[in-house]
Amino acid sequence: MIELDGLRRTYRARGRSVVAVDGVSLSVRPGEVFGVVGRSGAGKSTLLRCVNLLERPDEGTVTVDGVELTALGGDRLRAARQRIGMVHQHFALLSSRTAAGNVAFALEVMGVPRRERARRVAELLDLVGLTDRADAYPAQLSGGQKQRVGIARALAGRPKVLLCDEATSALDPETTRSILGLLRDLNQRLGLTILLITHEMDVVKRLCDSAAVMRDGRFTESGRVTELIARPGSELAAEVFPLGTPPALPGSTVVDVTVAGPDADAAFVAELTRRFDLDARILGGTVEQLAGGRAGRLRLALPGDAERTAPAVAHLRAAGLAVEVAA
Ligand SMILES: Nc1ncnc2c1ncn2[C@@H]1O[C@H](COP(=O)(O)OP(=O)(O)OP(=O)(O)O)[C@@H](O)[C@H]1O
Repeated sequence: MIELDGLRRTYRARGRSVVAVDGVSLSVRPGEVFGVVGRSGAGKSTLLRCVNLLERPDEGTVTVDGVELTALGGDRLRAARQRIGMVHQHFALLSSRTAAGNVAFALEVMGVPRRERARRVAELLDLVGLTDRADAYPAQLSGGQKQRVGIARALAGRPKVLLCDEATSALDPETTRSILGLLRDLNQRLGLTILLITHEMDVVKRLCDSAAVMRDGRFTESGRVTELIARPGSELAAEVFPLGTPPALPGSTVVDVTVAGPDADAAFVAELTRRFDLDARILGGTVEQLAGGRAGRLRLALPGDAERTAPAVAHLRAAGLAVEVAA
């Protein structure tokens, strides 16, 4: 549904050039929620703005729903852009218009006739659960309600694709959860494909089927969340399931085990104890249901040095678990 091929965007300012996006290729399947995570300055916003061509890439192509946007200009590009919704971190609402007025404005810009506009506004506000606040002005709405208006407005052109620019970063944790729930619901009910950028791991956990880690304009890892997490040395795994610095436990070997897949659980700990006569202790970690499937990481202390515990580690690896010896 979204195909980016060899995207590059360089900024030049005062004789200096910054490569914000440095050869990124990406394929988002129809109906998928794809999250790009990374620290400030990694190039996430630039990448997202390249997808609807608010920012023109210097190199590479952008194809959305089979249409190569980078080959379009003028009216044809404007028309194609209307089919891509965008949700902003700070909502970007018109303060002089009510919730309904903000949604109506997007329909006006698209040339939707007045009679149909009223019907569509009601439909869109209903979709985001805001019917009873239709006549409130942005100043009278909570952050979560404002973002619901932002989402309704983004859906005005009946888009197949929604781009979310840090959509929950300005919200408290509980409101974040309700907005993530709404986005997941819209993704499933409307078959909406979502590409989002975020620095919040909760967003990856609760919303994303797939994700990429971006650093210095490039993707350092990319794939389905449950697959990435199980990859040895995965940065995403360390961010989503942080275990911290391993403790030094003399006489023990500390291992970090990643489990992923429909049956992911901690049952292997009991099996280790039985099979190898090792009294494995859980030091920390969690196994959870994520949007992309079950996954988790557990830190264990196995009695004995690396040599004594090697057969148990090998057994876990043979069973398909990702195991890293942490200390
Ligand atoms: N208009 C611009 N002119 C010059 N440099 C820019 C411009 N926009 C972004 N940059 C630079 O490009 C790089 C990537 O910025 P970008 O905003 O895409 O990163 P980001 O990952 O979205 O960060 P943040 O989360 O802080 O917005 C940064 O080094 C930034 O300073």
